[in-house]
Amino acid sequence: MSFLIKNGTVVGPQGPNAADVLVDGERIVALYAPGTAPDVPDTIDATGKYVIPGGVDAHTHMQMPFGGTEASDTFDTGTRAAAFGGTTTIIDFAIQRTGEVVQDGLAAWHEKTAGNCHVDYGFHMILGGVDDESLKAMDQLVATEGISSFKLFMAYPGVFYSDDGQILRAMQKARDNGALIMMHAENGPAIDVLVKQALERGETDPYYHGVTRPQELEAEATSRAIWLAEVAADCPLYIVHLSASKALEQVAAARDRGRNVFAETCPQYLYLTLEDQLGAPGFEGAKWVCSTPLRSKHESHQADLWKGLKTNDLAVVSTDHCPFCMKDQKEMGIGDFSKIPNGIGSVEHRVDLLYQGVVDGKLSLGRWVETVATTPARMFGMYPKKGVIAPGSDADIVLYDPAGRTRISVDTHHMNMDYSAWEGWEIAGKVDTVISRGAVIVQGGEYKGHAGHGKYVPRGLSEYLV
Ligand SMILES: NC(=O)NCCC(=O)O
Ligand SMILES: [Zn+2]
Ligand SMILES: [Zn+2]
Repeated sequence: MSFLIKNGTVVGPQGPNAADVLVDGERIVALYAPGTAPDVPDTIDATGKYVIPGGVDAHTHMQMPFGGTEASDTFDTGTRAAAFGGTTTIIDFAIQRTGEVVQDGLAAWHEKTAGNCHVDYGFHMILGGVDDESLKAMDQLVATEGISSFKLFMAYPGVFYSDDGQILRAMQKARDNGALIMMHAENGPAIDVLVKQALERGETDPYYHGVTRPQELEAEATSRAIWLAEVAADCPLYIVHLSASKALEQVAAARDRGRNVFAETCPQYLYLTLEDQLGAPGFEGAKWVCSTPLRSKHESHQADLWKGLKTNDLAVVSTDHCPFCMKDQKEMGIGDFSKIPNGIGSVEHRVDLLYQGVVDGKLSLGRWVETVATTPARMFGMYPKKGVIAPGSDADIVLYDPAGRTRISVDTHHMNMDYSAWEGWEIAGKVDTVISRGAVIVQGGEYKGHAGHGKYVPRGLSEYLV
């Protein structure tokens, strides 16, 4: 099917531009100056709307086994919710559990996703153990499986944790095969000491999850990862879910030295705080337990993160979507915050939440699109298939209504969660129409897509490797 998106304002990293967009089948075939497009029978009127590339959420955990339970969004519910929010591609984390063959972990993720996704998807691989076998597997995944990024954990000893020697070996391998190392940078063993001491003092509420993960332990691990990457012949490094000023300083300093260091942040760190959310009365704060944790409003984290987005020290905004319900899941940690499964679900709200940066004058329109769509596509080897409105690219397009308003609530969201981390937020802007590979899957709040439309996207190497 062929159709023309008319009268809209196309927004890319370079900014807004009045243009009509011709789609044929699954691809964009041409852009026209207003009034110059050929006549086609089918049109979508985008008057007053921004026409932006479909969002790319490079950090999700659908149905992820974690903390004795499993993330509550399946690939079906989670990718449908993503679509509602203007995200047309996710990159989820396939997991090699400790002791498991890497390829078996990957096969399990293909099984979970096949036929179930509403939008396109790729995988990063979490290495639960770095040894000769998994290092060999990294080569194979890069060469033949379309997986060019590997996540390691300096946190969670005994679960996904890698020690410095293992990290160095994986970085050396990545330097050789062109992969990107993604790092959960928190000093896990030190955090475990603080957690034990807090629990011994009777500090069991969710608030202490944040207190026992101080920003210094994020900064220290970030710095250590950066220096290890330098030792590994400047292996490219991507710090995930960066939350704190001192960690950002480490990234900025490395980048100023010309290093291949990149970082993402997430909406929760831009808006929510240790005191107001994690510190909510009673067990309520469990809704916002995630790692890295929310930071203090009495420090300058949020202002620094917004500035980092502007300067590109923070290149990407992902959600780290890892939802758990309060009932039976978060509740596992009543009386012991360390047993609360870590994660927040926001895959449906990322594009809207970042648009507030434009409304508040903190981000340009171009930078909004760059951080939620274009750079994640480039960073993770999906560009120009994804992340841009250009001839030859997949027709993943969002018509965004700047005059609309979005009210976020558990009563109206589409994620499989029994609460919203953003309950009652009323924000400017609204996703109007979502097109995925040429198919209109959301229009005027109505769902028109189906499970199985989303396809696996094998990825190439990051464009940012040098
Ligand atoms: N971030 C979080 O709290 N849960 C998901 C797992 C991870 O990304 O570390
Ligand atoms: Zn993590
Ligand atoms: Zn994560």
